[in-house]
Amino acid sequence: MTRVVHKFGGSSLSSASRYQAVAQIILGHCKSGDCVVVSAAGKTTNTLVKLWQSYQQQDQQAFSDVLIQLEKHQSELVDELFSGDVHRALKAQLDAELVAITQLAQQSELQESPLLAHGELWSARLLAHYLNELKVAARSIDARQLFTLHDAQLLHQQNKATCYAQLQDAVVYVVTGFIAQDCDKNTVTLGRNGSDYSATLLASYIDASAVSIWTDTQGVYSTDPRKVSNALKYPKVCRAQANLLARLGNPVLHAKTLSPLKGSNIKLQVRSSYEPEASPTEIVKEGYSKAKRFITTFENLDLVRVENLAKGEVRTLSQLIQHSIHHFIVNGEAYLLLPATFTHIVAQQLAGRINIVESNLQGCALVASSSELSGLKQQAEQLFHDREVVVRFAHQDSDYALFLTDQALDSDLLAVLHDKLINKGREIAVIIAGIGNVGDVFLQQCEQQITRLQSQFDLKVVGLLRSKEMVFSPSGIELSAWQTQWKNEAQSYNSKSLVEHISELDYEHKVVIDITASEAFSLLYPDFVASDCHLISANKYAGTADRGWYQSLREQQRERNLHWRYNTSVGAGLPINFALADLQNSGDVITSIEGVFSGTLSWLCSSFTADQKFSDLVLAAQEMGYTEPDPREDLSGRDMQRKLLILARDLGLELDVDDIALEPLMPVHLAEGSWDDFLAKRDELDTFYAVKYQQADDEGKSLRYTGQLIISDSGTVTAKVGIAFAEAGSAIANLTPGDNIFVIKSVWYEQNPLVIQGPGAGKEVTAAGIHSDLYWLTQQLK
Ligand SMILES: NC(=O)C1=CN([C@@H]2O[C@H](COP(=O)(O)OP(=O)(O)OC[C@H]3O[C@@H](n4cnc5c(N)ncnc54)[C@H](OP(=O)(O)O)[C@@H]3O)[C@@H](O)[C@H]2O)C=CC1
Ligand SMILES: N[C@@H](CC=O)C(=O)O
Repeated sequence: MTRVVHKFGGSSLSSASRYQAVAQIILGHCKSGDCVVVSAAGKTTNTLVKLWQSYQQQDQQAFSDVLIQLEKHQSELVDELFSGDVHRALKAQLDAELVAITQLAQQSELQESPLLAHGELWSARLLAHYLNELKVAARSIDARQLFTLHDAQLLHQQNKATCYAQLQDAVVYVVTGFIAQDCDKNTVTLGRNGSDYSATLLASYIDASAVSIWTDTQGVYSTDPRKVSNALKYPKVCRAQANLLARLGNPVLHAKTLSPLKGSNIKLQVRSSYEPEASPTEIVKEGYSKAKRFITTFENLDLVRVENLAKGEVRTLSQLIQHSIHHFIVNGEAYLLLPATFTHIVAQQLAGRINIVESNLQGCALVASSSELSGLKQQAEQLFHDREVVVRFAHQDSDYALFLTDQALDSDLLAVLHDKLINKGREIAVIIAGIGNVGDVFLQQCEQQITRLQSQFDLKVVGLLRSKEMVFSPSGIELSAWQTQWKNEAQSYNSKSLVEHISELDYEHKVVIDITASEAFSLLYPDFVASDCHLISANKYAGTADRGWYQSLREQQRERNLHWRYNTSVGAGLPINFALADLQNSGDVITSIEGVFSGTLSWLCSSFTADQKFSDLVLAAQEMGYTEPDPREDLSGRDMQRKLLILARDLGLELDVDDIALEPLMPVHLAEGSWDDFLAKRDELDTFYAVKYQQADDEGKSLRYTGQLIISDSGTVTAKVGIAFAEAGSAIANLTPGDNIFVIKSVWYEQNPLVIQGPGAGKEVTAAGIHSDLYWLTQQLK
């Protein structure tokens, strides 16, 4: 049986609603036999530490205040999660434990580790009971029954046998993180944030196939995403770099987490319990991922030099202060970076062997491949110099450089360092969906355009997709020979395998370019976004999807700092979206947009003469690549209705497609059936059009198909697309066949509107417009 270990940290369990969210994740991701390792809820361990300190200081008032705080938090969790007998029993158990703590304190018999262990014991108990309430067979396990140490060393063989024997049943085991026992059954702790370590240890003991560390960030980032909004989330990080980051004090993984996985094939993932569907960061074995760049920051550290540092001494000191300690050697001398609050404890321990070199340091470490490091270090030094940041101590090792400063690196400075040093790799993986009329021309233009972008970005087309088959090559497809590669390598695929392939790509940025006309494909956008892909769409379906779906997609993109460009979905290559954005960004308020927004309908109406069959022209427009794959999308007015909706949403209007009135340019029933059915009845279209044409002509006007969006002063919106009889000589009557025209009125363009006019369909202009989107996307990533 393959088993998985899941670990949930304190922030994932900070409130009753978080317990409920975690239970849902377990329901979705665990099977019986899997193990769930939990930390203490929220800040419980900190509160227990405070309790211990007040006990040591014999401050009875503080002791009882902190105890009340703990009681309140735990009681709230029990009250909100349970009712009836279970509630009563859990409350009684909690009360008994708090009474026992008070009595031990009064008898001066309180001990630190068993006291701290309560946090994890409470979490495991509550979660297991809550899962039982949801009818999941779950059992809480005190890890002291599983993990034994002798002389601070874990007894691996014995522990493995114990785990195998004790974790046999068909239940989900909820195991306490952080704690273990020694051979005399005394409680020992595995270091602050040691629950990650508990999870990987347990995984190695039960031969699990994978460990998922569920936390409050979506994975491992190039720098702190709370400080630098365009921090890169890496899909893969190799174990050596993850280990180094942990040793440098980066909080995503605990320093010892990776050691139990050494030599094993156990997969490790870091993922968000707040957004379980978001793609994780995988920590992979050496050789399975390129070295990445990181900046990890420090605060309040002391730099000390230690004489005669013995092997294993740093580990003992880390255990003593329950905090990881970074150490390195310069010219044969050992240096430690200590959290300043613990320096006195370490000094006591090393009695007379330490010299404080610098105190109260801030700064950062730059992590990169050894080949890049020296160059990056020089650039960093220059940036510090330019910004007058005094570097009090610098050190370069094979795969990282330390800069210790006397001022904290604020978000602005960190953002500059990140932009100049990290966001440089600029590897972009491009997946192109749709190699039809437009997609084929886009690919022809691609080689030249990618070469143009190459000086700034390492851009590779890694996926080419048609409706049934794809070529997917993570190292890049040779564009000059893509047809040959397609012939030899194209394979059938389904949505699931596609999303998996994309989520596994080891690139800094990923872009899915949708040049299909497929609604089904657009429904995969949330999955692409969850895999951290930017989007470029010529396809109009996602932009016009139902409002709830659309807004949630937008929200997800905002949260992940992902871009979506869809310039060609309206007006092909015309810069209509740019113009609207620019006006609004400049403080203008748009009051109406009118015109012709369909290349096909423009071409048909402007080209038609009474001696022709309208349906012959429709077939010609299809042949030229103006129409949608099914030209009835154009004739029905749906395509233009969608375009008007995309523009309306760009103005911030909350409309749905059916809020835009529509009058078709064909008999409604011709929309039913197949394209062949339609062709069999094309005479009905011809008659329909001839009658309308004659009516317009009788009035001395020209038959056109137009759209209109008007926002009144009071904010009322009217929107429609339909047949119009244009005055002879007007701009719309005189439109060049195939051209679109957008007449935009705004507060500033009231009397004399802003007009954008030009080809509104066609393979070349549309393909070029998609390249424009790709170019501007790369500029946004800079
Ligand atoms: N033509 C124009 O002037 C303009 C077009 N657009 C938009 O561009 C898009 C493409 O138009 P066009 O090139 O004419 O269309 P085509 O029908 O010629 O090509 C569509 C391509 O998409 C592929 N495809 C269809 N469904 C899927 C799917 N589920 N997954 C992956 N691929 C799929 C098709 O595969 P297969 O080969 O297997 O059928 C085909 O290669 C449309 O959304 C259109 O609205 C936008 C502006 C202007
Ligand atoms: N079929 C569309 C193509 C562009 O979106 C049109 O004719 O405008």
